[in-house]
Amino acid sequence: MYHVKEAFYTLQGEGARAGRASVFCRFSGCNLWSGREQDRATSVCQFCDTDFVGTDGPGGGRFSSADALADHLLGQWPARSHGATPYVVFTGGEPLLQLDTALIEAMHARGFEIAVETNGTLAPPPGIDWLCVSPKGASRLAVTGGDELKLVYPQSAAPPERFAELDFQHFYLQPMDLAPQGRDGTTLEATLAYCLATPRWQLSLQTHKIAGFA
Ligand SMILES: C[S@@+](CC[C@H](N)C(=O)[O-])C[C@H]1O[C@@H](n2cnc3c(N)ncnc32)[C@H](O)[C@@H]1O
Ligand SMILES: Nc1nc2[nH]cc(C(=O)O)c2c(=O)[nH]1
Ligand code: SF4
Ligand SMILES: [Mg+2]
Repeated sequence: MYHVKEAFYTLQGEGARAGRASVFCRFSGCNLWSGREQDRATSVCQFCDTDFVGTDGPGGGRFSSADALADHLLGQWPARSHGATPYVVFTGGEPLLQLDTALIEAMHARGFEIAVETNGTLAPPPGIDWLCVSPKGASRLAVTGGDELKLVYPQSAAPPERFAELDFQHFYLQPMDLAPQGRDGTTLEATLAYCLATPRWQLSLQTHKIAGFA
């Protein structure tokens, strides 16, 4: 059984693929935070901007098979996509608690390219086409390579220097809690300063927060 908080069609807002039309599948649950506010301060990941508890969001639910969930996600992709390859982003919560080979095969069988947003603490199944790892605090990484490393900045327990030699194509810093419609005065300035001083790192802004889409 797959537990999905919400599933929706939007543009990828972050990282190297920002701007790409995507079906987002947000799985319920995470291994680094319960999702309850009273647990936030004692959790490994304390700055999460996402509600991933339950299955009650738009397009969410419980799916008893990979084919059932894959059909549901295919239904979110526009019928006429004018030759574009369908693209799904599995996120959460922590998608690697639930994403398995059966679902990867079911999405590939429907023509999808598969992206994953993960905290990097769990080993990914084979077949993912775009792997984005976003390390959290003092957690231990089970993944040391992939397409993009996207570090939320700043995190005192996870400085960029810890990750700069890992095996990724792209290295992004994403300011923590970028405010909608504008600048968070402090984390944005700190992130800009780090990228300017250390050109291996590029800036990732959460464009959906700035522009006000999902
Ligand atoms: C909600 S997480 C879900 C996927 C996975 N659990 C992870 O942490 O990568 C999706 C993305 O949002 C980022 N994110 C979460 N909270 C954020 C915040 N307050 N400010 C900036 N980015 C944030 C995460 O680092 C991750 O790259
Ligand atoms: N537009 C948009 N882009 C995103 N990229 C990663 C997201 C996530 O929550 O994983 C996200 C999201 O929630 N919305
Ligand atoms: S690991 Fe990802 S989903 Fe889990 S609490 Fe942190 S940002 Fe949120
Ligand atoms: Mg998000």
